[in-house]
Amino acid sequence: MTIEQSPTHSDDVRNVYDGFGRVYGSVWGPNIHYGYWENDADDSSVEVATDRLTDLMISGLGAQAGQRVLDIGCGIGHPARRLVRASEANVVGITISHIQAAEATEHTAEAGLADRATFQFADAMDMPFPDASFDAAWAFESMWHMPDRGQVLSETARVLRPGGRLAIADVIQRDPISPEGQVVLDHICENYGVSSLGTVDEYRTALAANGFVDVEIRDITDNVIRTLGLMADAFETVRDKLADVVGKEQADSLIDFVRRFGSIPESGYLYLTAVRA
Ligand SMILES: C[S@@+](CC[C@H](N)C(=O)[O-])C[C@H]1O[C@@H](n2cnc3c(N)ncnc32)[C@H](O)[C@@H]1O
Repeated sequence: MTIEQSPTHSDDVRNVYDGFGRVYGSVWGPNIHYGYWENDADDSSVEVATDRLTDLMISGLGAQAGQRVLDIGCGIGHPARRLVRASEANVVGITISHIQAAEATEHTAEAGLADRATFQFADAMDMPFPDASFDAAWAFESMWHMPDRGQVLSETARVLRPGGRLAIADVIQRDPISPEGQVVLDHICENYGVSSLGTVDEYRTALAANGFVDVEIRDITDNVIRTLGLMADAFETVRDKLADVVGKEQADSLIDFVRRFGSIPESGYLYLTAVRA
């Protein structure tokens, strides 16, 4: 089922991650995703909070030792390595960036986990894997980049065995959309390789249409939204370095829009688990 079609191509996503990806890593760390804070009083560091969101995904996935897990949109493999250590599962990670796949492979070899986690360039819209070849799968903050989330869910259902678990963490939009919110959402989509932002309702419909059952969806916006202000602050500290990579105008607008994205009520975040029927 098609949720949203968009002209965004994998090249746009690749350019984003291969472009300012290194600057991003130097200020945010190896987790290319939001952090999770228990409540307003929780003053955990970015490192702790981003790992905590990974731990939520690990517990939702419930992978067992020896199982084969697909990591859809693996970044540089930091969440996958944490999953391998926590569950003793084996992970195959895919990313649309050749640079990320190489870095993930290198870091994983350095960590002594090369026999447990492998990474490759592949498009989640058209996965190079046989039917029913994985026991579980997660898409960790990668779905907002996909031109067609329904197509990715269809591919995921195909490569998962019946009974296989799925976990997704994704940036979403919440209704109603104000004119100001629309400006911010449009900017994020047009500039950062984001195809479109999903909604809770879209996910429910698309999961059901692709044969997923036992769907549990949590809106965890309140726990993660602090991320964007902190990320804007972090980018401020390397504004000149960022400008060297993307140009001054783009660097200024990135910092401005990341901060605005964190303050509009339309900006949301979802965590879900489901089972392939
Ligand atoms: C926000 S990053 C998340 C990375 C990683 N999951 C993490 O949490 O550290 C989004 C990831 O999705 C990947 N991605 C985007 N579109 C993709 C596609 N069509 N196929 C495979 N990976 C894709 C990007 O290359 C990137 O690795």
